[in-house]
Amino acid sequence: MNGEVLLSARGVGKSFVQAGRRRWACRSVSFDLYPGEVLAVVGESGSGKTTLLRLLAARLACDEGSVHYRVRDEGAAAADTLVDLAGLSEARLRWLARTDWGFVEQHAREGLRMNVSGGANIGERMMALGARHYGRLRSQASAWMQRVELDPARIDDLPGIWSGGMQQRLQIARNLVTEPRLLFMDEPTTGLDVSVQARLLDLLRALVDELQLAAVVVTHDLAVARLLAHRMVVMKDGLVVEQGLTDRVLDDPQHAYTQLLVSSVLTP
Ligand SMILES: Nc1ncnc2c1ncn2[C@@H]1O[C@H](COP(=O)(O)OP(=O)(O)OP(=O)(O)O)[C@@H](O)[C@H]1O
Repeated sequence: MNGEVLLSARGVGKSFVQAGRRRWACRSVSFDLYPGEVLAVVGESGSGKTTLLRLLAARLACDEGSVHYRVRDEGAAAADTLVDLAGLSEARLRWLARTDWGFVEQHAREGLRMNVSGGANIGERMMALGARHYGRLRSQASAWMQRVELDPARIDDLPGIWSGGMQQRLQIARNLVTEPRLLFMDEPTTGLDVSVQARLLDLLRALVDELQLAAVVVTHDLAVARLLAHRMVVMKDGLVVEQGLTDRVLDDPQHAYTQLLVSSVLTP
């Protein structure tokens, strides 16, 4: 974790109309994320975590506040500056999403193309960066399958015949093959068997560490935050009620809601 801010959220919020009334899904969220830093966003269902993640990844437009991102040096005009995502063209955002960012969905099939092979799922992201050589695409896809502990002999399988844990590994490989600097993850282990979850979390932790990735991980599971995240924000009813270093927040929660979350995990 070092250097200048990579992603900066300032007063970020989004509202939706529900049953004829406008309601804020999340509001006034501010934090900075540094290269190599992992931030967990925790809170109960409906607290606004996913909405926040989608705002940060520019999948939704902010209704208040702004998200700035430090774009890679692409020449004098855009060299190493924090840019407001709201000011970037659709094409520029798509480019960021395909190359410099990864987005791991809770349900792997939403982040994969189920009608093409495992290898093609990985190769597709490399092609967004201009790779065209079939042999190289295939050998890199195979290497990435090994890296996420998938058997490369299954490179031509359609992912639909794989288990949920295998699909999630493939989704991770597909995201990481372009060497992004920032990974967004929405409940990456929820819904998997407990033993599969534990192995996947170990893998994620190792990869994030090895690749010095920055990440924002949404989870309702405090154990995921403990294992992966340097810092965390706690959300309730769309607002951040507490944020800080993960160990501090979990070992010495200050807000009554965080205390409740922590104690409900500890109490059998
Ligand atoms: N597209 C939408 N249209 C209307 N309301 C929405 C939309 N997306 C989210 N909301 C509402 O915003 C609030 C926050 O939802 P969000 O999915 O961000 O919470 P969450 O903490 O991620 O919950 P979960 O863990 O259940 O996914 C909820 O009341 C939800 O119903």
